[in-house]
Amino acid sequence: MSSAEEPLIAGSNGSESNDGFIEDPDTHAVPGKHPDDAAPGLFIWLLAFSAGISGLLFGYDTGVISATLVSIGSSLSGRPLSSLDKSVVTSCTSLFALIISPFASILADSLGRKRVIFVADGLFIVGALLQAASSTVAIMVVGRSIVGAAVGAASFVVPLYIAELAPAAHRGRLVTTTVIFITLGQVVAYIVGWLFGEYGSKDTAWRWMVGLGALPAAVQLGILFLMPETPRWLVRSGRSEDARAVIKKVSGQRASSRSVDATLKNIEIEVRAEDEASRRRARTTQNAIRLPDSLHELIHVRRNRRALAIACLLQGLQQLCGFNSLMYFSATIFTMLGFPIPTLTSLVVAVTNFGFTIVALIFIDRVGRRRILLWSIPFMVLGLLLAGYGFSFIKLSSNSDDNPTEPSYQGAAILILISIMVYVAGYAIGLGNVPWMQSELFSLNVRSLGSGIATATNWGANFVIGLTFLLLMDALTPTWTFVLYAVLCAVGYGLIWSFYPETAGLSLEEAATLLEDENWGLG
Ligand SMILES: O[C@H]1[C@H](O)[C@@H](O)[C@H](O)[C@@H](O)[C@H]1O
Repeated sequence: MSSAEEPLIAGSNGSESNDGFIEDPDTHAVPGKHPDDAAPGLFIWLLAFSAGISGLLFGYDTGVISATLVSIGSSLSGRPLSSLDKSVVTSCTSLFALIISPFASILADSLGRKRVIFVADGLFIVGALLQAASSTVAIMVVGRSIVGAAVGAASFVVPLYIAELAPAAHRGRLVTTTVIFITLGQVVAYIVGWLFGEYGSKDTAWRWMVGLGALPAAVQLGILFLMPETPRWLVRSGRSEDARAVIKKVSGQRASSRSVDATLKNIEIEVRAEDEASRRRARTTQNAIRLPDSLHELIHVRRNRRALAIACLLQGLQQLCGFNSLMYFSATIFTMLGFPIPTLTSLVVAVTNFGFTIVALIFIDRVGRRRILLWSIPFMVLGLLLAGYGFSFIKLSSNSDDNPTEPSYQGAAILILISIMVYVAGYAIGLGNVPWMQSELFSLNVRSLGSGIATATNWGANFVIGLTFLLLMDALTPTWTFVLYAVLCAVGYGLIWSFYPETAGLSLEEAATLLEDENWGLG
């Protein structure tokens, strides 16, 4: 199995995944725990479908804002949206995803995984409907924040739920498909935005766009009624017999009762070991200042520290390169440029991102993570600089609804469109994907914490980009905003070139040895 498809390992307790992607708590920790030969039955399809919906929701809710912002007009608070309004409405979602995700792990342990997914789906529905019904900017911000909380909770709990339920043989594929579903969700959001924007009523179109986000969440709620709680959580709650019934159901017809027993036994052993470890930790924690074990190990063990630095570097760069400025504001940009159907033009951003994500996932193992980044980032820099150059011919203001495109500007507008496509293709091939393969950098005992911190870096940088893009466009001009992103990409290129070793094709142990290397850049 290639390393991107290789089931990833969860955190020290073998279950926590904080990076929005599915990890495998079993394959390395307790080999052969699941009956790998089970054919994918209806249950696995439901599981895959459910995983896909959470990716779609993530993508839909982040993508739909692009068309929404250009369709709202003056329907909120009786005035056109200012750049600050647009920035806050957009970025509050990532801020709340960032704030909520750590609490999701606590709730998932106490309430159970399924209940937290119920809650997240409920929040998705309430947030979507509140946005659809909102009459002021403030209510819209509350609705978007509720959806952000749902994204934060779901992106933690759904992968964890699936990792604990899916038989090992099917789990790896779910890792790689999540990012495809996110980008597909963004395409769907853009198509919905275009269709409602073009053919819907002017007053209600944007309300439908945001309100429709409730639909996939409602479908996922329906599927959840057919799904069980995870065996691991049931064992933890002292319900081993219920756990056995679930394992039997998951393992399919062909699984013998011996293998079901073996699976249950393994989970019980693991849960006991976790309890024992946390009791030991509690006993050895003599004073309050002492860092929790895994945090201590993450910071003080050189290879863990290096792994964390690389994971945070890649996740930060994934956002600071500015891609989501386009994802959130492409319709605003293309309106400013005078394209007749901006929501249709902006579909190229989402479709290029989706298409090249698929290309990336086909080739990434053959080409290698480091190499694919070093090949693709120069295209991003080129695209950004060309777009900046194109903007230098156009005088516009992001506040104005009617930036006329004089005929002489049309060449520049087309140049910007093509440059943006080059940039997005470069992004989707490398930075859009590679950072999410972060788990393979960390050793088992710090994997959950390390992935969690790197993911928080992603949400934090996402928030900064969403909040500042339009303000930078106003303050610096579009040309210099794009040049700034190009500089950030170029700096990122240098850092990756210096510090990120190739891990593709290496076993986890070999990757770890590489990070131990004395001669390697980070201290
Ligand atoms: O990997 C995903 C993908 O690239 C999305 O298109 C982007 O919006 C997300 O921020 C990113 O995490």
